[in-house]
Amino acid sequence: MSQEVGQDTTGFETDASAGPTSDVMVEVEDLKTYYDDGGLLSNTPVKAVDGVTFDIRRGETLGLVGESGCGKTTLGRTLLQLEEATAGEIRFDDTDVTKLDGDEIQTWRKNAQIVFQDPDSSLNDRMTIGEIVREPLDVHDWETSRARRQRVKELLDTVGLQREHYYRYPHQFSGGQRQRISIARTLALEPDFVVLDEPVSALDVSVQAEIINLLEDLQNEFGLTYLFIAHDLSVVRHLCDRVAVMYLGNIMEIGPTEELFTNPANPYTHALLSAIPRPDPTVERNRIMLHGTPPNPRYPPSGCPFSTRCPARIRPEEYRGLDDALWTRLITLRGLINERKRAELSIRERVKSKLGGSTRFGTVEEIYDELFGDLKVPSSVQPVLDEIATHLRGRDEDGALAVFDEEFGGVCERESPDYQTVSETGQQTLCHRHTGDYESPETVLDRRHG
Ligand SMILES: Nc1ncnc2c1ncn2[C@@H]1O[C@H](COP(=O)(O)OP(=O)(O)OP(=O)(O)O)[C@@H](O)[C@H]1O
Repeated sequence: MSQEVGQDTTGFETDASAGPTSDVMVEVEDLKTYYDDGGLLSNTPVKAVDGVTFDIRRGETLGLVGESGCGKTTLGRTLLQLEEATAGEIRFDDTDVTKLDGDEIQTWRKNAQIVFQDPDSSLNDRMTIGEIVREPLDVHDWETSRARRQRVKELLDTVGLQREHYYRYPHQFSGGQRQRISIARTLALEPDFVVLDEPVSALDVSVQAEIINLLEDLQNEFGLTYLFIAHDLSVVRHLCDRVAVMYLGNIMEIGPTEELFTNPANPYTHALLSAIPRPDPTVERNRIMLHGTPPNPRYPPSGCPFSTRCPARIRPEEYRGLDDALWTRLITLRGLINERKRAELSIRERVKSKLGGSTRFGTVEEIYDELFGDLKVPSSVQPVLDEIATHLRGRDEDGALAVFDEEFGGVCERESPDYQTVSETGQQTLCHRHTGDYESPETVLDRRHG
């Protein structure tokens, strides 16, 4: 975590050592990165990053968290122009880097570097450590050959390696030492901004703390700004000034770390944090179980990106008083229908079903019995369930979903939410529940899962 952090007049945390021009180093606006694989499905790209807006302040560490596949790496790589942005702007100190041409990018990239999760894939085993760390200096034709050699030796000192290591090869080093080599290489051109893409995930737990400490020391020594991509929320809590929570290509919540961990706003953040193992397993906790898996980023849902799994989804007026247990089972049913729909695309499942074999989803009767057998289903809900069942028996998952959403859907499925600021420190969340027209996610989650 950066050390020199103060408060500006707006109450935002600021870096007291920031340059005179602005506290903001990177401004990202409505950024989209879509992957078009050029195949049969090329008309429907993977929306890996689907319209994110945020900034990164000079000297801070911004954490980027979220389930696997939510777009963290793509976002990090797009900021560095290692992936081409499909739309939107990325302004580094007021230069929109998405507009730079090849040579300009090459020059600009000195300022912005990346450390990868797996040092093995980024270190060429046939090059000596000296050659590896020196390579960026050679590419940018930095000073003289002698000065480069000297710089590499200093960098080896800086990251806690020895100068004699210059002539050794990567395979002679441990995982932690190899990550130190990649960090030295990253620092060679004195960047201001570094994307750390899961830099300790591949390392033994005992080594992780050493590398984290090194990254903190380097940040303080060189005034670096970090985007820290991670799965491990405890590391994020320790290291980051602010955190952005990603889901299906969107930033669902962003805010100061402690505030986000102790007072999460977005239902997705609630769910993510509730899954962190507690130090004392005897203490009861209310884990929020998310149903199903995230939607395919090629086909994100309409409305809120989290609507298909949200445990605090807003119900239509007429169902607000419905028993919470029944509502939860209805949401589970929707998840199951979605899974069946995806399985429809699986040839194996289709063949099995055609041959009359049982599929892993069981019959509609079995599903209904499992979900609703022990609950009293009111007469307003039963006819809808019957209609859904008819569609399911005919293997018409789309029809079943349409009936479901028409009856039980609401604003979350219909409208994209806007960012709402929920604290004086600038914590922002993408959720209809924060517009003031509805109960807060916390109230609803306490009632439904408390
Ligand atoms: N080069 C690519 N071509 C097509 N799709 C891609 C490509 N790279 C990533 N994707 C897809 O984009 C989505 C986001 O992937 P990304 O790697 O950015 O997520 P992530 O959050 O970093 O995941 P992880 O934590 O597993 O690294 C995923 O659905 C992934 O399959």
